[in-house]
Amino acid sequence: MAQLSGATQARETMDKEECNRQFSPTLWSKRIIQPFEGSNEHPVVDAHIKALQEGTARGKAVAETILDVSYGPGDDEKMDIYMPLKPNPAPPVFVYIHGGYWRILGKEFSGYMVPPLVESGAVVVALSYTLSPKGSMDLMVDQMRRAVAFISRQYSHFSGIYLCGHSAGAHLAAMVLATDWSLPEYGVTPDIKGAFLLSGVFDMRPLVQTYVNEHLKMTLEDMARNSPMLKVDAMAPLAGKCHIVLAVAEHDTTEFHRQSRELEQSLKSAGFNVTFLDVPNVDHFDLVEKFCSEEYQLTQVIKEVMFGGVKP
Ligand SMILES: N[C@@H](CC(=O)c1ccccc1NC=O)C(=O)O
Repeated sequence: MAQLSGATQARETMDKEECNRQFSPTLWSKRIIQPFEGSNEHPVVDAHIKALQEGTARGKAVAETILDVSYGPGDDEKMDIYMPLKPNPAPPVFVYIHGGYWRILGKEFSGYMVPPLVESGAVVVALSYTLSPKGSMDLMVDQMRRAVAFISRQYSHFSGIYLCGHSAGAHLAAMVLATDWSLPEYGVTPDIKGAFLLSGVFDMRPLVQTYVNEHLKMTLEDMARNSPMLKVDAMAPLAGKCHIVLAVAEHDTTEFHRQSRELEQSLKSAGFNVTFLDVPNVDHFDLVEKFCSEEYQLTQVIKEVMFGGVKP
């Protein structure tokens, strides 16, 4: 019998109820947050959205901004750019792809990590994409690839691109790593020097039977086509020049931990330099909320990779 991959085993041994639990990060949070009046979301998600909004307002106050820049023809194909007040002639660029299970959030909630990064001299670019059910997964992946190509063509003075995504955004960022840049629609091979993949979904196949697929409406085949875990060969040209940081929260679900570990192994086998962080005392949400603080472990690691001359 053929060897089953970890994800195939997981899919075949988890029933629908267990799959739903494994893809519900709110259920694993240890924080107790009072419900927000009139909200349909889980209180942890409401608090997350509030933290991202407040953080983004602080980001706008400490940076030079260019908002609503179009990276493509679609209405949702927009990005916000945050630049240091003290100009840096060749800044690294930190490209952020938000999470929210491909259904909620947007660039308006994505400037919360700006203060520590921009104050160090980086440019931050926050991307929007067409959320489901309006946007299909293939469209979202295509949008993120075109956005990165646009940034690379438009701002050639940048000293390297560092991709970052949270949760569903880490999935999209990993799909960007698996891009064939020789295709004519891109017109450039972006200089991707690093990727910070935070609490990501890398094998979508177990999602097929979950509540998340109620709005995604994907077949198992769509899920496989859009699973970075199955695309590591396409990422291989970046090995040796792109440092990958995989992070999970202590209170992330077992399946989120398993998927990040599985990707770590595959990337290492493909020759990548990978740093794995299991961040203590945080859940899926405050793993990134804390990102606005200079002292936070992830902020330090990101700054070290972008500015510390860490060689892949
Ligand atoms: N419905 C999910 C919510 C969720 O996963 C989420 C919410 C806001 C921002 C990121 C999220 N996770 C992945 O993209 C849950 O039950 O935890």
